[in-house]
Amino acid sequence: MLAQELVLKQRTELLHALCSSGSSEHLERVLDLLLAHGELEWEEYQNIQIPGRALYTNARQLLDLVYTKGAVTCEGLLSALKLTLPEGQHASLSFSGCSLNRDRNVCHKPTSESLLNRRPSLVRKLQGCISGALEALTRSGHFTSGDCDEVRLPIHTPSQQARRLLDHVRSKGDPAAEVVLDFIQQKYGSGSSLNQEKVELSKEFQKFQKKLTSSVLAQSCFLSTYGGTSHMSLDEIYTDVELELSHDCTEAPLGLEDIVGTAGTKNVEADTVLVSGEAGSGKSTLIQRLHLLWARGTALQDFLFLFPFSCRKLNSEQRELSVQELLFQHCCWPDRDQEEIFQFILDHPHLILFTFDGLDEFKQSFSDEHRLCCPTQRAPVHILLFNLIQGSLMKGVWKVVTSRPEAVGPVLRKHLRKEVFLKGFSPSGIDCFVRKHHSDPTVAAKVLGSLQTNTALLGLCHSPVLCWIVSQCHRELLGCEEGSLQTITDVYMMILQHFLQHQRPEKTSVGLGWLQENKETVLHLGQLAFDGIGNTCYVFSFSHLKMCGVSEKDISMGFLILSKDMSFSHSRHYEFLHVTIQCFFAALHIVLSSCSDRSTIPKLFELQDMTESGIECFRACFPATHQEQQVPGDQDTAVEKPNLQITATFMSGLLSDRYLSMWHQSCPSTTLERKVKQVSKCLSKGLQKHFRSIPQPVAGEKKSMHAMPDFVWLIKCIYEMQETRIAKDAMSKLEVDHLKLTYCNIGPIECTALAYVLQHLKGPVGLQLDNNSIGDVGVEQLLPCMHICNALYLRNNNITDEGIGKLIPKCIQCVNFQKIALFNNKLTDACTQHFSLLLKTKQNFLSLRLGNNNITAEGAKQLAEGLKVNHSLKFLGLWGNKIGDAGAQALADALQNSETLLWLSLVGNGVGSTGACALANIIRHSSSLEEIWLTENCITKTGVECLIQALKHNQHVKSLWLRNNHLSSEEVEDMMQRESRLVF
Ligand SMILES: Nc1ncnc2c1ncn2[C@@H]1O[C@H](COP(=O)(O)OP(=O)(O)OP(=O)(O)O)[C@@H](O)[C@H]1O
Repeated sequence: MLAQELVLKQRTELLHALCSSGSSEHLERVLDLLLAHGELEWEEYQNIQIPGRALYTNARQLLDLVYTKGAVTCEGLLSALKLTLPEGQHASLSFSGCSLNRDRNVCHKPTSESLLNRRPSLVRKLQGCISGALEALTRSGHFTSGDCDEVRLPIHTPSQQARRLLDHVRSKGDPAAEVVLDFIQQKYGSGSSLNQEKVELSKEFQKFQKKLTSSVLAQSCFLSTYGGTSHMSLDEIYTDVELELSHDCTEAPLGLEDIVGTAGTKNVEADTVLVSGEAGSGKSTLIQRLHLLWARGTALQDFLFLFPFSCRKLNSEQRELSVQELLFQHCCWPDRDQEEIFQFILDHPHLILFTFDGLDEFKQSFSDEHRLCCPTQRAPVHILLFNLIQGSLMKGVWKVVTSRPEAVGPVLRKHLRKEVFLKGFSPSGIDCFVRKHHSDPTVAAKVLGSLQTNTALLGLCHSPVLCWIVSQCHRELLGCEEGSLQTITDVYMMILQHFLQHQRPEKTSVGLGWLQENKETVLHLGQLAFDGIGNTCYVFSFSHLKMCGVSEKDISMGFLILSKDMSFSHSRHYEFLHVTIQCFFAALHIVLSSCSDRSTIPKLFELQDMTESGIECFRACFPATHQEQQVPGDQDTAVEKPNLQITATFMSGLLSDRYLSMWHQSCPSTTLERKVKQVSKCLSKGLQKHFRSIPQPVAGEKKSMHAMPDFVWLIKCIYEMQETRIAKDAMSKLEVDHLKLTYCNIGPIECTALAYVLQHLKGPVGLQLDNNSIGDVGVEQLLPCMHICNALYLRNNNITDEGIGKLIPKCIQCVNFQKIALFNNKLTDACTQHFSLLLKTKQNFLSLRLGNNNITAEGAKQLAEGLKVNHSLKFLGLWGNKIGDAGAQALADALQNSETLLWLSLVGNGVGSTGACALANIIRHSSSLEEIWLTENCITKTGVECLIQALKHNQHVKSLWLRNNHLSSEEVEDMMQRESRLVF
């Protein structure tokens, strides 16, 4: 189909793709690309991107324009969209092989034209250094402080600030553009892009680069979790994951290349980027994808050489090496001219990228005590690695390191350029992954249908490894009873059954026969996993296997795969399909072995308090099978704690009532009962310890508990046990008014566990879950505990209208519920009807805060409907939305007779003077209002005059905030004299 026809036919889908996130980022990125490729003229761009106009209107304007411009521009639009949208959204659109092939006419190129040409890359680069660029422009006299303020408006995201800066610069002409280009040049150096630097590569260099590229390509083509079952190429299955810069940043979705981009830079001196994520969130797969794209020449092309390292493999390096040996022996051996190639690497650090996958699996935890600066000096591998990361060795080389968050301490953090959080699959990612996994669309639809009916399982599928298991075991999934899959242990039990039965499909056993028939295999693999987990050992030699009785038949079951990290050694080495599967088998071992040490379970749960010597003592529970691999006296607890905690979580699940009957054949029931008791006691004790640490409240303040990360882990263990009694017991002892779980990495999985436990709290609490990754699925998981919440704080949690559509109807039914804070989410006008109903229905409701979302005048009008008939609301916060003067008018009409409203914030809403004059009516009539915030609202003298007049009739109002409006300093001076309650 022709591109023009595609644009017309898919108009609704295109609009949805551009606008449904509620953020203008997709539209703006598309516009950047179209400008850069000359598909749009500057004037056309200005007619589309009108500040303050609704996002959908801007997007419609763009679609109309490209359609009238013809087929080539339509093709450009589709292609720009393809580059912009996350892969998960591609499925709903047809792009029909379109491409952005035109280049902006650059034959005579004034500087401001090159701002257009390079707009996408300039936006990326400027994001991290807006202040610097503004300073340069002010210093050179091109920008006034007013220009800077407009760029810096807090309602703009960093990328929007970058665009506004470029837009302003264009209006100032070529000299200003030159200042920006010079600034970027200085900041990033001419060598930051290969296109700019003429690197002369000799034939030997080219040969080495080719060899390195093919080796990286070969290593990254296939995904290892499919090694034991089927051959799956990364291309076929790779699904975009959610990446986030920092919890406070509401930037549009990040792409893979943004990992090495400037956005989110915290320390410009450092060269190491950390990608952190929970077990199975997809860190190794993401790094593998980066390798593949680099080797293919489709990403990271600023780097000439990419050296990939696996910390799992580095663990086995016993020798002392120099950096040169590390690079060449572990990654790629240059057949000739080693010295020259190494010298080239030393001379061009900015063209080199190292990746270190799985720092949490590295035997030693990060330390910066041993300094090493000389690249030719030999040292133990961990010293080399740590010095590379901190930049004392080979400063300027970019490093991307992956790790579980628990294993990242403050010492490492101070050497990080930035941290990117990997959040697993988004809801559309789950959909996309399942469809990729199943070539038969009917099966995919059935699997997705089954997930929709089981939201706890759907929540688990945000973790890619769990989504993989669920897809892999679709037969078991579709055959099981509704609701029987609720916990992580349930999912791993499913893969256990799947692999054990799959080896002999013709003889599918009934009942628990599959387990009995394979008891020996489970015991052998359990022993191997358990020994390994305690000794930070994830790769097993044949002699390890033999020591644990693992036979060829056991290997053939598919849980163990040949280790590609050890492909250089002559003997075969194995590893578990995924480290979480190793943890699961280790837990099975603890449950099944009748002779295991009685102190294993308590010690596993005491991990939270363990010191170095404590963990040594724990290690004594493990046989010394693998200890020959260790560096004596150089261990750290942090590196292994995450896996030990996962093992404890599985163990709790395996000892739940629903599985106990399965273990009777292998372990005497008295021993099993003892283990169950031990786990229950440890969980209860662990939580009590947390509760005891809550300080007594200061007089007049609420008793508040700020949960430590281990609190969430203990809650998850209780959920795995599915024991209401333990949950009730634990919660009956918790006496707090406010439970704070901010920045605790809480996603949908954790929400399910939290709701399971917290619903048994005695008194109502304020539940503060700000800055996590709850999303709509997580919100739904929280519903069962809403009745105990009197306040809910969900700031910065990726929540959309869909989540609100489920949350608010439930909250309306909860008598205690009085406050909600949802700022920095993705809400639009589509959800305001729910808040309106809440305001109409709940006459004890106190506080509604919806700041920094995408609510416009339409949404404000909906809210006004509710506000008109509400007689309880005290706090209303709508800062950073786009309600404009019409929205302000609607709110003013609704609130002018309020007798309860104390505090109103409409900061940054473009209400203007018309809006301000309307809002003056609230001041004039309200008998309760004390504080009103109208900062950054383009209000002129006329608007403020209305407000001053209104204040004359109101003595309750204590302050009216008017900073950053359109007033001259003389006007401000005069108004302050006349009305002392105005704050400028
Ligand atoms: N982006 C993705 N697309 C498709 N599948 C994925 C993706 N990410 C992860 N998976 C699936 O999940 C499995 C586990 O992912 P991965 O090993 O990358 O996680 P991880 O975060 O490195 O885990 P750990 O910290 O435990 O080592 C993969 O083997 C693959 O099957």
